[in-house]
Amino acid sequence: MSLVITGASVLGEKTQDLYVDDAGLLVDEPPLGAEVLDADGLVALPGLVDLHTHLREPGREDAETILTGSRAAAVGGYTAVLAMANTSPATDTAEAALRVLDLGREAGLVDVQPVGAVTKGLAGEELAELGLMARSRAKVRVFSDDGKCVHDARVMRRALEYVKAFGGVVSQHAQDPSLAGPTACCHEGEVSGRLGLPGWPGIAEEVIVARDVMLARHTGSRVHIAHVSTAGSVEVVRWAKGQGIDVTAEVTPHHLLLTTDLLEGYDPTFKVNPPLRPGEDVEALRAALTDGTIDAVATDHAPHARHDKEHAFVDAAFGMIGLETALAVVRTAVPDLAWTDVARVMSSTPARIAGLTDHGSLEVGTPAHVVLVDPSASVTVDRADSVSLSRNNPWHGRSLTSRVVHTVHAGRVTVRDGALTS
Ligand SMILES: NC(=O)N[C@@H](CC(=O)O)C(=O)O
Repeated sequence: MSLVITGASVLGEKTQDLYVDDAGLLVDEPPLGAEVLDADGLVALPGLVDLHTHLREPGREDAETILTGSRAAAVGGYTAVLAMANTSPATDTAEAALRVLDLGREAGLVDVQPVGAVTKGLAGEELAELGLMARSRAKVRVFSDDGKCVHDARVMRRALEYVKAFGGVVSQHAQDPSLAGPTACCHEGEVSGRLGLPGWPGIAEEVIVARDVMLARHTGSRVHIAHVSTAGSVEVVRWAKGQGIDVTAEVTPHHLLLTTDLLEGYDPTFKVNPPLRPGEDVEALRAALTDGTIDAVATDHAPHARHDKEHAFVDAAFGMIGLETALAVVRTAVPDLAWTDVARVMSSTPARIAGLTDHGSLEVGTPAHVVLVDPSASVTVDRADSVSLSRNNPWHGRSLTSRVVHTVHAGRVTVRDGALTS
């Protein structure tokens, strides 16, 4: 079915109808007999691309499945998500990657692109089947042990050398385990001291970022820093880019808006890895996103079942959901970011980093992946409204600016007036 999207301001600039033919491609002539999607007063952006989503299938389908996570992604305006490898079992073989890809296709709401593990079982010791995953039909290009740091420098060096052969990238969860071990759960500082929570100091992230940009330089390979959370990491990335090192970085919506003091009530909803940081770090992250030092916003959507989250703070699982609210959080946290920049950090650059050539643009001839946003809406988040299976939603009760109204994936309307069409 062909489609005409009427009245939207494209990238927040001129108002222009968008035409989609019955193959789902953007075209420059209005197709005959097309369905009309009214987008009067809305902003049209290329469908969002998330570099960092936890979908929990296989292994923890009580927290999220590929289908429910795809639904949350579509509601959030996403048309592609990179599914992290820390499932159970991990995505560390070509077969496992293909299974994720195919379940994503079956769900049919967004493109689910598997991330491959860097090491077998995410154990940090032996490289996983990087080449087989890359050469498989899943064409894996992003590799990550996310949830765990590839902390052994020798293993990281080998991984960088290996992925270079097929234009891959290693997405590093930067956490030196000798400086921030498994119990570390609160930014190390005045608040952690007062609350008696094990500290997770910014330096534990920064030393790995510094080491890995040097390894990227040494190997001539490409490194991506997942969920950058400190001003010090921003400084290192800025320096490395200035040196011509092939490094990219992402920030999560929550690290752009939430701060350490939210932990005062010991509410495990706010327990996340890396931890929420003080206001100075948040300011530095916003500035770095605006000036391009940080390349992309990635959700780190990390759904958890109630029985894993509702514990004493130190025992609760790390993570918060975020696919459905990401765009509104970015608009709320960085309201001066132009729509063209929102498209850059949430769609075109993440698509480029992940090698997803079908995503990230509204050019004629490309698949019609489009999100239509009401820029002036203000929405109060209710965790009960979420289509994710999990309820660890840090935005509950908050008012956020802008709202995803419609999402179009490959020419098919997946979300209309904020609701899934199937
Ligand atoms: N970001 C999180 O807080 N949680 C992630 C993994 C992780 O990075 O610890 C998860 O998989 O739950």
